[in-house]
Amino acid sequence: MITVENLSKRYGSTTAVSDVSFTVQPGSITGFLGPNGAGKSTTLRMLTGLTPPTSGTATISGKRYADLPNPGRVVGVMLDAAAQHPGRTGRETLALNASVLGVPKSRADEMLEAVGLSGAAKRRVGQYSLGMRQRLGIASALLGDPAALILDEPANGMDPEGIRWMRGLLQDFAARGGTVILSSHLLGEVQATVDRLVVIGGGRIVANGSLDELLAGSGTLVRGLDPIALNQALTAAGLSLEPLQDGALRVDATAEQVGRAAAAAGQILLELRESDSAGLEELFFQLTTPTAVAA
Ligand SMILES: Nc1ncnc2c1ncn2[C@@H]1O[C@H](COP(=O)(O)OP(=O)(O)OP(=O)(O)O)[C@@H](O)[C@H]1O
Repeated sequence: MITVENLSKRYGSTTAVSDVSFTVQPGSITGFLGPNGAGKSTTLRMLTGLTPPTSGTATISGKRYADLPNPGRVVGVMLDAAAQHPGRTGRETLALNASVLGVPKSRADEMLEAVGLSGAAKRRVGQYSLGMRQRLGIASALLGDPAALILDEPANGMDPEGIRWMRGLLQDFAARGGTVILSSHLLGEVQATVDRLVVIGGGRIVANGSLDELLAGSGTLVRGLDPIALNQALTAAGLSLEPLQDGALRVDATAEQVGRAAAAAGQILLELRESDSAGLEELFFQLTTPTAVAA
């Protein structure tokens, strides 16, 4: 389990992270979401002992990272895949990490295989694409067979196939009881992978819950042939709504209520469904606006 309690970090007059608390349970994948500059990397760096907190504590399996005797055997970390030594081959990178961790060198080849890099094992990392470096970073994080994974923007630079592959790998890891936290500034990138979300904006946690909880209450998405007339009809029927950027409306009501109100006003609908990604997108947007952060 990963536990973050009242964690804060100030740089001079800048508060990067302010009183952040959350837990990540075994058997789950938590998405740590927020726009650029929200405080994700700083939080993950404090969690992994790279940045000392100004106040608060962060523990993995009950211990601060710095107090873990062989941290790589407890938690696999990938914070900056692009930072790997460009002159080493993939195999050399993992073999070196394996010896630091005290695991057999054969584990390096196993992990290269597991992340689909066997064919590139003898190529220098400098020639790897960013997506390949992310795969290598994940292989490195998995070397010590840890119970937890902490990954900063692991989908960055990965193509859709790579993201699908990573999703399968992380879901298998969690299904075996592993604990995973991964950060992203793009909801769509992680929505199908995670089962919980911790959303950070302006250094503060603005939402924390299961994906289902956060999706519930996001209402109904409706799109009409005449969006303005549909908006007026639903508003006149007493439904509260907000227009989305693409002309659809997100309505705080069930699909049946929306359908009935539209039918009563003779409006032609092109789309009517429970609001999922669009609703979450909107939620994410709202939660990370400065007003929401200040609230
Ligand atoms: N070493 C530092 N010195 C001063 N300010 C910093 C330092 N590291 C981070 N910050 C500031 O702290 C805030 C949070 O940054 P952080 O990198 O944690 O955000 P992030 O959510 O990871 O964003 P990104 O997705 O862009 O990496 C930003 O305002 C950033 O400028």
